[in-house]
Amino acid sequence: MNVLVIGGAGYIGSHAVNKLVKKGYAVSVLDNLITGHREAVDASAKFYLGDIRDKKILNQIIQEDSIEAIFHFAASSLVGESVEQPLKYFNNNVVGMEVLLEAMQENDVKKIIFSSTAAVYGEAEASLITEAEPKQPTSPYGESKLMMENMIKWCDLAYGIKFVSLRYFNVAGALRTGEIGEDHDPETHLIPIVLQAALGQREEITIFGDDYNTPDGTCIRDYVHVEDLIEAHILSLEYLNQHNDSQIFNLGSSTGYSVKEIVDASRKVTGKDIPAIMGERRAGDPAKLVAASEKAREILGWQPAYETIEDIIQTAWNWHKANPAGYVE
Ligand SMILES: NC(=O)c1ccc[n+]([C@@H]2O[C@H](COP(=O)([O-])OP(=O)(O)OC[C@H]3O[C@@H](n4cnc5c(N)ncnc54)[C@H](O)[C@@H]3O)[C@@H](O)[C@H]2O)c1
Ligand SMILES: O=c1ccn([C@@H]2O[C@H](COP(=O)(O)OP(=O)(O)O[C@H]3O[C@H](CO)[C@@H](O)[C@H](O)[C@H]3O)[C@@H](O)[C@H]2O)c(=O)[nH]1
Repeated sequence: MNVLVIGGAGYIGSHAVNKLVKKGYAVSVLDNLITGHREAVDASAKFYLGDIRDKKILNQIIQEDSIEAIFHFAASSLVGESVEQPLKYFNNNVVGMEVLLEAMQENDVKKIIFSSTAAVYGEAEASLITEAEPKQPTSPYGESKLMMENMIKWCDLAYGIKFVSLRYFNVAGALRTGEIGEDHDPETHLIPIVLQAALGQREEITIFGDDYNTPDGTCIRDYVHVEDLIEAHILSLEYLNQHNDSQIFNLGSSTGYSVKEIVDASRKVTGKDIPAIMGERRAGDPAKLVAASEKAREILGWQPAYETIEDIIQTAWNWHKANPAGYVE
């Protein structure tokens, strides 16, 4: 099957490309390398440098490579930045999705697996968030992803474009074999920042607020390993190949860890001190996001292989130790 991975040079997209290639799919990648790395893309995939908002290149790839399904990872995806620059998010994410849907409709591509996010829920009331929980994003980033989900839903109704929207919780870790990992510049995600401090690349980490309504006052998140996450994408594609209906799934571990607990677990894994100081809250951050992910387990048969946060951090630590400067381009 011919699959186009948009954003396939990014952290999560490159793990998807790696897995798809290993499973025998023919993979094309479109990426503008705004945050991605050419080096992260498996050499067996066909790489196109370009922008999702450029319909000409989308048409070209879809037609030349007889694309049958699309994995859509390309986005701007930083909660804090989106509060300061909302229009960047509506342009890259929402406009990008609109152009992609036009290209899919015009070229009769009927399957899309979409990277959505827990950020669509905002401050959730439930301690374990199900897919039915109210969607009240607290950031333009979450809002843009909710708009994108709804755009695909209406295109399903009108044009029969079938989708699986996957609401990821916090994605972490690296390929167990160590070939690829997470490399953002600047890095804003908690686990890589903590590991940069463990490597001595930062003096300390700043914890963004300890006055949240959580047991230790710091924000709670649900961390899912990137390889488990990608497995759910492959299962979603198989689902679309077998069923003529669309689905939305949460992808998380159903276990929450506070920022302080992540720092402690990282100290254990690395054997390093990792100095932490307390700072102000970061705009747009909900106190707690933890998934109920039974739906993906029941309908897709998804079974995450990574069971502990230490295991997840260990794979990230292996990557950061082996590639202290990230990808060298
Ligand atoms: N990392 C997480 O914890 C997390 C959680 C929930 C959802 N997500 C979603 O998963 C997806 C991937 O996240 P990531 O952490 O790998 O991010 P990333 O920034 O590493 O990857 C995004 C990729 O998309 C490319 N891209 C961005 N805009 C583009 C455009 N206009 N045209 C072509 N390519 C473009 C970038 O160059 C990059 O390679 C995003 O959609 C993000 O919103 C991530
Ligand atoms: O230096 C830091 C960095 C982060 N945090 C905190 O750590 C937690 C996790 O932050 P981060 O790793 O930046 O992830 P999130 O902001 O939770 O967002 C991620 O997870 C979301 C889903 O939950 C996705 O939608 C986003 O794309 C993805 O970046 C948050 O409470 C942050 O305030 C700190 O305290 N200090």
